[in-house]
Amino acid sequence: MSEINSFPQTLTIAGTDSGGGAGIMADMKTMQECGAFSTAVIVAVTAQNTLGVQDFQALDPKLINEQFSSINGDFKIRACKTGMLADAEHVSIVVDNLKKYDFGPLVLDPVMIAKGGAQLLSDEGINTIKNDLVKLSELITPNIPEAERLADCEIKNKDDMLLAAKKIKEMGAKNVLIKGGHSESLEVNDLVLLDDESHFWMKSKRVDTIRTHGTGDTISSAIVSRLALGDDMKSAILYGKDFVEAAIKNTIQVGHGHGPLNHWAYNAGGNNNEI
Ligand SMILES: Nc1ncnc2c1ncn2[C@@H]1O[C@H](COP(=O)(O)OP(=O)(O)OP(=O)(O)O)[C@@H](O)[C@H]1O
Ligand SMILES: Cc1ncc(CO)c(N)n1
Repeated sequence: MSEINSFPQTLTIAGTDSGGGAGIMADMKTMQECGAFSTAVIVAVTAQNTLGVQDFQALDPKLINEQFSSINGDFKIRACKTGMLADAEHVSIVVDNLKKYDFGPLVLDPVMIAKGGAQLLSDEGINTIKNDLVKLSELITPNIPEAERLADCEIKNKDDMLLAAKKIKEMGAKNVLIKGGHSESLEVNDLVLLDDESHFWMKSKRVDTIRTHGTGDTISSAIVSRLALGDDMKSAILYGKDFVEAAIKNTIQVGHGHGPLNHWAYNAGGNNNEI
């Protein structure tokens, strides 16, 4: 007879996207496709679509604490991630809960600004992430502007990315992935700096598309899923890159702006054939 909670379970702690392409919605779709059962703590609710973020509100702290308690009381979470955390107060609530409960390794996606330009984390919130949350993370996954904010430096080339990654690692993150989607090069270069100080680059051709809403949520959720399934960090990151690449390459036509990714593509063989 199978044991209760033997199935790989994950947790995303983030904001919702009413448009379905980013945030908790992208996280749960990705986790499902990657073979994990996903649970969620909703920190904030956004009114959002592919054209931008029209409004958002962070939830009452009591309700957030209750969600953590509900999940802890029933499931065995093997890996978790954070996404949009809104402000310093909410970052602190998440920090307290992550110290209280064991949800496995944390992948910290330090979401700051949405593709359309909306600020999803206050300046104070950024400081609280730097001071309190980074040190709890097994992996942090900033994009280039987020890495610049965290490391307090300008990133113009690959050398700058490596310097920033080292600074972020010194803040207490065990492993660092700086995503290269925001660079201007024809090649996209993601940098991985591992716990043992070794590093490697994940290179891919830039896909000429505006349908890149939720790329960061998708790669971090694929990594969390693979960690929950038992992969080591390097294998989980390589899998995440393949997963997001397939999801970007095989565009689906949804919405008028920065459209969502194709979360089915990887399992449909989307890295080999256009589907
Ligand atoms: N146009 C593109 N072509 C190929 N790969 C891309 C493209 N844009 C992003 N990526 C890849 O997607 C992943 C996420 O990178 P990106 O820098 O876009 O994250 P992000 O800004 O956090 O995303 P978001 O804020 O939309 O969630 C990385 O692996 C990056 O290389
Ligand atoms: C709720 C939410 N989380 C993250 C992002 C960034 O992709 C977004 N646009 N919205």
